[in-house]
Amino acid sequence: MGKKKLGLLVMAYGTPYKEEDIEPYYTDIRHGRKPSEEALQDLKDRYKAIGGISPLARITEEQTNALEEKLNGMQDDVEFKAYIGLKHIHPFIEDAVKQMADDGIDEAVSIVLAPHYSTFSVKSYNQRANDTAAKYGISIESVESWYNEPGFIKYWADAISDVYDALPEAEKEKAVLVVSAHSLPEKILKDGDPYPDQLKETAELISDQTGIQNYAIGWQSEGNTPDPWLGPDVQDLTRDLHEQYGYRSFIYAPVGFIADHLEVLYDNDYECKVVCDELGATYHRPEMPNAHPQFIATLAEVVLNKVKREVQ
Ligand SMILES: CC1=C(CCC(=O)O)c2cc3nc(cc4[nH]c(cc5[nH]c(cc1n2)c(C)c5CCC(=O)O)c(CCC(=O)O)c4C)C(CCC(=O)O)=C3C
Ligand SMILES: [Fe+2]
Repeated sequence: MGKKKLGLLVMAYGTPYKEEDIEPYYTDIRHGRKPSEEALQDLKDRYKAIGGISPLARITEEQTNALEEKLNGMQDDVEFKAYIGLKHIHPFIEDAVKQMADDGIDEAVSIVLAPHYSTFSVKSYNQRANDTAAKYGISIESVESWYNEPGFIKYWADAISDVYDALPEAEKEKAVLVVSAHSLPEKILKDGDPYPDQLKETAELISDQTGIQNYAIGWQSEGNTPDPWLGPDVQDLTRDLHEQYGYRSFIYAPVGFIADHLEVLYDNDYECKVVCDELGATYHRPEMPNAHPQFIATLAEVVLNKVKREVQ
């Protein structure tokens, strides 16, 4: 008997591949409404500031290939075939599911390349995947979140400890860890979205594992809409922590993301650094997980556990 073939749908936000993609991409993020010239130029300028375009497309592909390879190398029962499905640019989630159907796949497992569950992110990815799968008669089992996986926490604890270990002794006492994720409109709270609690738990687990007690939770990269967004914003938080406690070293852990991309390379490495420079404080940001083997092994465990639970 041959191995069972399973689709592996890897979903992510998506990023423009080239400058001309920025406008349609931004329009898609805005639910089909074109951005103003000014807003578009602002986004183009931010991509320019991080080197012209985001490295995210390449990293998502590396992560997906590494995950497929890892999964196929660690067991003999199932052959995984990976498909990338993106939220805001081709290949869209729907394209990926259709491709699976064309390839004769009728069962799949899906994972979103974002650790925390929210109605805005993971729920909508899974909904789109499952709606399309239903049309083609594919059944998909979806991983909902993996923010508290021991391997994920260990990745960050190790990366953060490396930064702390390199600080001069005197600076360690005056250092603070800022644990953050993408902000969302505050209205998610009234439906009991687990997103803020999941971030809090991530921070607690990292604190337990590293022994770092000086930490704070912040939100970043909030959108340009009139709604109130979850706060405090990481830049305001940096100023407040400096004023209140005299911290002089800031270590940013944007744990809501897993790759080098605009939100990290611009909103942390540029915007937060500007605030640190203003305050005469030092800026640090541990490396993102990207395709780090230990991180990929963690994702593989998560996927395999999901599959095993369904098979039993
Ligand atoms: C929760 C969340 C995640 C994490 C979970 C997940 O990964 O799903 C995430 C990730 C990302 N967001 C990204 C890019 C952008 N997000 C925007 C706008 C928005 N994001 C939102 C939410 C999230 N976003 C929201 C509520 C908006 C407002 C518009 C709306 O109501 O829908 C805008 C518009 C302009 C701006 O506001 O800056 C851009 C360009 C990139 C790619 C970066 C690159 O290209 O390197 C990534 C990984
Ligand atoms: Fe976003």
